[in-house]
Amino acid sequence: MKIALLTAGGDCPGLNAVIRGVVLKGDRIYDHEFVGVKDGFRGLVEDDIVPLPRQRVRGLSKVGGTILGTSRVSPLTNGGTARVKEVMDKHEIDALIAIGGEGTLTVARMFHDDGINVVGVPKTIDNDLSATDRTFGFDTAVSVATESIDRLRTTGEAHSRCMVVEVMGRHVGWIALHAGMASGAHVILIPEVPVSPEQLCEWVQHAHDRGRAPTVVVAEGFTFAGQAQVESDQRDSFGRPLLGGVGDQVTRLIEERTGIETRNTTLGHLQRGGVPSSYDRVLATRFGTAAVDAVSNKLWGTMVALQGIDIANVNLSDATSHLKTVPRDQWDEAAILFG
Ligand SMILES: Nc1ncnc2c1ncn2[C@@H]1O[C@H](COP(=O)(O)OP(=O)(O)OP(=O)(O)O)[C@@H](O)[C@H]1O
Ligand SMILES: O=P(O)(O)OC[C@H]1O[C@](O)(CO)[C@@H](O)[C@@H]1O
Ligand SMILES: [Mg+2]
Repeated sequence: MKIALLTAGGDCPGLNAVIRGVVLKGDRIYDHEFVGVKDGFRGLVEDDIVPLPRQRVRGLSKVGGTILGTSRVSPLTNGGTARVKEVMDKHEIDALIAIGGEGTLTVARMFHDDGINVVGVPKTIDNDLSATDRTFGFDTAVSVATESIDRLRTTGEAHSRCMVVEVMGRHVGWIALHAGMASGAHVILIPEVPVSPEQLCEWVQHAHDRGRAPTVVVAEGFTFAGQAQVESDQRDSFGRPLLGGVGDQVTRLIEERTGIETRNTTLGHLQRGGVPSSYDRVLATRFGTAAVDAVSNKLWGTMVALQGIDIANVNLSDATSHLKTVPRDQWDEAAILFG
């Protein structure tokens, strides 16, 4: 078989490990031929497709970013599935492996509905995809955020300041919850649980009164009870507002209401760059080898997923039907230690 691979949406540590896993197993076990699609769906509609021989994926499991490039270009407004089929036919491509988040996998599901042979691989640092217990990239993002919060704590303590740390996650609080718990934060604010300014300041004051430098981890999608999400004026190429800015809002509020000197750090894309953690390298490699098995078994319209410690195949529709949010009881477990 001739198989095309693409990576779409935001990049994520572990993308190259997936590509390596697919190509190495596909070459050794099935004798498949591989090509890479450049920059996500852009390459698929603009016919930017390159050979992907075994030698090209050597040593890739520890390399951040994606050797294929990525973008948020939509195939549907650039020729649609008719154009995609035309390009695939031209290159005699039998199947597509789409590595991406909920947007990419939604498009993959639409391709499948239109008769394109496609298998999905779930990536995102946000860990917000249903039907898989974990997405690769999440563990690395949590590790980077945890190390950063640990570092911010010592400077906060030296100056008796409150330190606010804004982390990514889009509309869910997985990164904030895990990095906050790992670093022993005094408050964790996530989109799933609206908290009032009064409650936040009570926790901060309590930690301060105990002689600690209060550490507040806030997910970029958090909103105070009854308030709108903080968005930047910038839009991504898909027209959606970029999140970010809530860390500054929380910082100003704490300083105004408590008088405690407070500083914000927004970690931003540091959480997505650099080498993947060993956990993500293993998960991404397993996803890659399972994806090439799924293609070889013609499990079209499915996605590889982690269920417990096993890799499974689930329908793309199950993976994209709703966001996997943080359950309230998991935040409650952490909140016992706030303040
Ligand atoms: N509902 C949709 N209908 C049509 N195209 C979509 C849809 N959602 C996403 N896309 C397209 O899919 C691609 C990837 O989507 P998106 O930018 O949301 O990234 P993602 O795969 O969800 O990863 P991330 O975790 O970075 O959000 C883009 O090219 C976008 O144009
Ligand atoms: O890279 P961009 O387009 O700024 O997008 C940032 C968004 O992508 C993610 O990093 C991954 O979905 C989110 O956490 C964040 O909101
Ligand atoms: Mg998305």
